[in-house]
Amino acid sequence: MKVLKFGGTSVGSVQSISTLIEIVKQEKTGGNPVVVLSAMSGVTNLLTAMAAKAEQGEDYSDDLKHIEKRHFDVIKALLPASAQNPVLTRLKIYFNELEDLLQAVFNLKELSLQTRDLILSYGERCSTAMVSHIANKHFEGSLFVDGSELIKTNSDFGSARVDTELTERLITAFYREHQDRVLFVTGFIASNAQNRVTTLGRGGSDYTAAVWAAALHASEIQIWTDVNGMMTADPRMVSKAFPLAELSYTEAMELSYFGAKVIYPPTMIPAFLKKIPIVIKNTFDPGFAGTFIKNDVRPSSLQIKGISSIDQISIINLSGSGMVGKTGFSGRLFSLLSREQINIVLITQSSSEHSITFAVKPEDAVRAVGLISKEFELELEARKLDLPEVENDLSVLAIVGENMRHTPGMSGKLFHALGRNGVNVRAIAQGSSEYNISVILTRGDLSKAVNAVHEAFFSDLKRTLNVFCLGTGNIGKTLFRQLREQSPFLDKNNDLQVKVIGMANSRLMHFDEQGIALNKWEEVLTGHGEPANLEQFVKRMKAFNLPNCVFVDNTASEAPIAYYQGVLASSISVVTCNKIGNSGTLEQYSSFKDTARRFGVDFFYETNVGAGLPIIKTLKDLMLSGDKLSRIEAILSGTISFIFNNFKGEHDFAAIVREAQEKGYTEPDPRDDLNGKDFMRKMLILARDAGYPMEAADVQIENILPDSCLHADTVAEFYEELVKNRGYFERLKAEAEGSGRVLRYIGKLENGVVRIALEMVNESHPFYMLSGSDNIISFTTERYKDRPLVVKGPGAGAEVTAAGVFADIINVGHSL
Ligand SMILES: NC(=O)C1=CN([C@@H]2O[C@H](COP(=O)(O)OP(=O)(O)OC[C@H]3O[C@@H](n4cnc5c(N)ncnc54)[C@H](O)[C@@H]3O)[C@@H](O)[C@H]2O)C=CC1
Ligand SMILES: N[C@@H](CC=O)C(=O)O
Ligand code: NA
Repeated sequence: MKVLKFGGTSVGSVQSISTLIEIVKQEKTGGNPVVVLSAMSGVTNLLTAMAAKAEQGEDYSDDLKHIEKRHFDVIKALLPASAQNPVLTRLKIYFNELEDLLQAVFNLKELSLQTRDLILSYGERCSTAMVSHIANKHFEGSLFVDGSELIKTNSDFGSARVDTELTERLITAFYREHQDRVLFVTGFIASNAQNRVTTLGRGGSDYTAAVWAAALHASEIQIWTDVNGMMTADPRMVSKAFPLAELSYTEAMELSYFGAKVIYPPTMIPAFLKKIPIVIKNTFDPGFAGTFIKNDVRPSSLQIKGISSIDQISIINLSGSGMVGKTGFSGRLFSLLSREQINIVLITQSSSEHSITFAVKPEDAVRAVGLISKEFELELEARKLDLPEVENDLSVLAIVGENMRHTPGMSGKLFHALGRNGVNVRAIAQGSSEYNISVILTRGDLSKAVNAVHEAFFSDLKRTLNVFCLGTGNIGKTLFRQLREQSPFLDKNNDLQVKVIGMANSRLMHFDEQGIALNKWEEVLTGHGEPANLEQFVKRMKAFNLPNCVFVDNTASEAPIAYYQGVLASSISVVTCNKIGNSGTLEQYSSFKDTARRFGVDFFYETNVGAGLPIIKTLKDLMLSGDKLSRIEAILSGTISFIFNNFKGEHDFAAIVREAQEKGYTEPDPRDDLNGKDFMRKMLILARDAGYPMEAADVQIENILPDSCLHADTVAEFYEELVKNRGYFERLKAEAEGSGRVLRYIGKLENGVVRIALEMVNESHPFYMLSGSDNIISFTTERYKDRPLVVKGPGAGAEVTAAGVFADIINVGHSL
């Protein structure tokens, strides 16, 4: 036989009670089950509140009417009028008794624990009487059992301890007489030797089910609740948490010890001792398999089973020379705390024995310090012990699972996920069972930490990158389109989801923690955006405190650069196509790299050189593998490349520049390309990446423009000057064409000298054959000595640049 227990939500409404009846019907086929019921959801809390009101002399009559109505409404909806009378009468008697009790408390202004237990017992009595009557319609002879008479306890009202032997005897005898009927038993309530009603404390109805199951050697306990079983993490905190199919008893205990709300583990001990499997099922999704908790679980591929947490704890730190080598110190400490009923959540001790740290509930911290100070008064006076220090507003996070025992690297993974997301760990404890590793961290980081750790361990699940983007221009908007178009691909092939949580341009900014819909970001930003403010943008991004964050700079502005370092130092990776940062002072360039390294996050800027072409990465790989660079030769201005590739025959120079701008090859201000600044930045960044400590002024630039063009005050004037200087460009072209050569603007790095100059090259030169916005770079190194390593392809344009930014973002995802 099975014991079925239904929680408050399962007896909370007409709908759920109808489902309950269906479930019992199905389970009945394998023999009559024992059905244990909780009070209707919310009723126990309300009864507690009513008792407190009565004690204070306040009016509780509305609450009483409310409880009565909830029960009567269900009865009227589920039973025909002709069948309602007996159960309405029964409940009416209960409500009268309850009213008398509350009136007595009201008169006396006194509420003992014993009286409170009696008042609370009406919750289970009413719900169970009600459901058993309704069930009678479906299973003839179903029986309402006031279980308080069968479970015998001591007199610790509020949380009484069961007399197992006597209880089992009473239950077995009762069952033997009634096993031909479906029994509906009140959960939670019991009685002492004087037959006064007691309650079983937290999780009491589960306990009732376990006690009955143990007494009757049930084949299974089903706990029917409103979730799909025990989850890998608290679903309110981790949206990707999922239900676990199987858990061992130990895992279930460890997982729910830290706050999982589904079952309260001590209540399961009777089932655990008799190896009775427990199944957690969802009344609102009865077809779902739920979670099996049993002894012999099948081997699982999951590295851990779940993450549990306690939202708020305090830690107390004790240190001092008096503790070193003193046997009995911790014995004294912990027996003191246990004597005073202070529950220790976790303990760590340094191997030097110089300090000991333990965690307690916040409400116990001050009392614990007081007790310790008194107990160790002499040691404190003699300075052998320092005053205990308390730290508040902390949380505990624990990873749980039996597989951890056999798998090295579990703590490495845990701490990588935490470290990478800037979560500082205050204390660590690993149970010697190795079923559990617990860490203490700042409370404000808990949600981020649980999510990051969940992603790290359940890597089969999609990882999420939370992205904050500056710039919605040429590159920014193309990136959004690519992200939108590629989202199904990423999902399927990379198990990766990129959410744009924040975006800003120079006018507006907008945030959405669920991710901004990229098919209508423009409407959203214009319709809901607030005035842009870079400082606020960065502040808000940090305040979200999300895991796996990336800050993307798609502007051509100086303004965001000042924030890079602070962003990296907040453990947020930076991806940028904006070259201004890396081509500023050498000190600034180095500080980005150092900060990223120090905080274990990424700083990616592939598109700073050659747009999406793998140039930065190639150089990095050469350097990392110990190759020695002897020379770089490159064309790295897509704009100028395009101009010279098209400046042929009748074509006009100014018109081609305009075309390059229209095609999105130029910088927002095309003068930055034609005056060589953009190319200079790229050569400087490459030289720095190659290990040369250079400043911008060290790059020698030969201009391709006449002076008047260089000094144009506006872009319009610039174009006018280009037109005026037509003759100059025509002469250049004629000279090149006349000698069978082409114009090339080439940058070189050799012997620590960087120089960019205009050259005319013939067809024997490797840079002769280029088209469109092609960039080309050749690396001559110790390994690539005779024939250089060459990278060539389109080096400008929104599509290829956004693709490069995209790839950098994904690479952040891969290094998680
Ligand atoms: N066009 C290309 O082929 C390549 C471009 N890049 C780089 O891409 C970057 C962006 O270029 P485009 O998209 O063409 O520029 P754009 O002028 O079209 O867009 C720039 C965007 O940045 C925004 N913005 C400017 N200041 C801002 C601030 N303080 N806060 C927030 N947003 C701000 C603007 O409102 C605009 O949305 C530049 O740094 C450029 O060097 C890099 C490689 C290739
Ligand atoms: N404006 C740049 C774009 C790439 O960085 C260029 O023309 O190369
Ligand atoms: Na590149």
